Amino acid sequence: METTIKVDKLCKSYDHVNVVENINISINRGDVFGLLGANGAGKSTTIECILGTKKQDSGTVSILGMNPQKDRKKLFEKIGIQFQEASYQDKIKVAELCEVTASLYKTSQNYLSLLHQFGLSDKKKSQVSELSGGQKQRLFIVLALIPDPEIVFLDELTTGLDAKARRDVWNSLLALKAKGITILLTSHFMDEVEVLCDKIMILKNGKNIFCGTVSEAVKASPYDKFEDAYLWYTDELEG
Ligand SMILES: Nc1ncnc2c1ncn2[C@@H]1O[C@H](COP(=O)(O)OP(=O)(O)OP(=O)(O)O)[C@@H](O)[C@H]1O
Repeated sequence: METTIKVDKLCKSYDHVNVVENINISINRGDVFGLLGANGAGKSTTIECILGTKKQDSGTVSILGMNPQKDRKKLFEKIGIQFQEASYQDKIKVAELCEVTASLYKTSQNYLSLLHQFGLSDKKKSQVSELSGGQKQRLFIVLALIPDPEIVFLDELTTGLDAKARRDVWNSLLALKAKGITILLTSHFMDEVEVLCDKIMILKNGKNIFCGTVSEAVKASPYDKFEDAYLWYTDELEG
């Protein structure tokens, strides 16, 4: 099984406070890996260090055998990133933004079929600023998929989406997975983690407190339900 993302002993601190501590991650091609943890646990910092947009204090990262800091240009063609808050030109239309994004890559997917797949066909001519929060979120996933990537990074996957849109996004991701695309996601929703993730890591204060499958996480806890187990791991269970 090919390893697409390998992280070894990753550490990052801000003002002498460790926010990512000695994290090891190994993700196989075609797997969906979920990075979990409470607000401030270190998920985004870990992802940014993996992507090379933040520099770690120590440790190594390899994506598709490349160093994300040194091989930035080459990697850019092969990975898709869903941004949480992206700043776009105020009046740009959905189709224009997709076209601009596609033009950044040597090869790209047909964005019209992606817009259709994510229920945004009728928004092609709308300004991005006029979209609802959930529509924007779906558009950001479309943008991440335009380069036809081998790996997709999705930070807070379905935050802000309604129930139907969440299910649609899950189905689209399962279809990507079936195509052999590797997905690294963060999520605060344990139902979607259960549906999507082959493997999870739960972070607490920057430390790995569990890594394995959802069913292994449940088995190693005193609970039967994954959400209860997750809250137990993160010490957020009340009562
Ligand atoms: N640029 C920065 N300077 C100082 N501290 C930072 C910086 N960026 C992040 N932090 C701190 O690092 C810790 C981890 O933040 P991070 O954004 O990685 O958490 P997260 O798990 O992604 O949280 P959330 O679920 O809220 O997105 C937090 O305590 C945060 O305040």
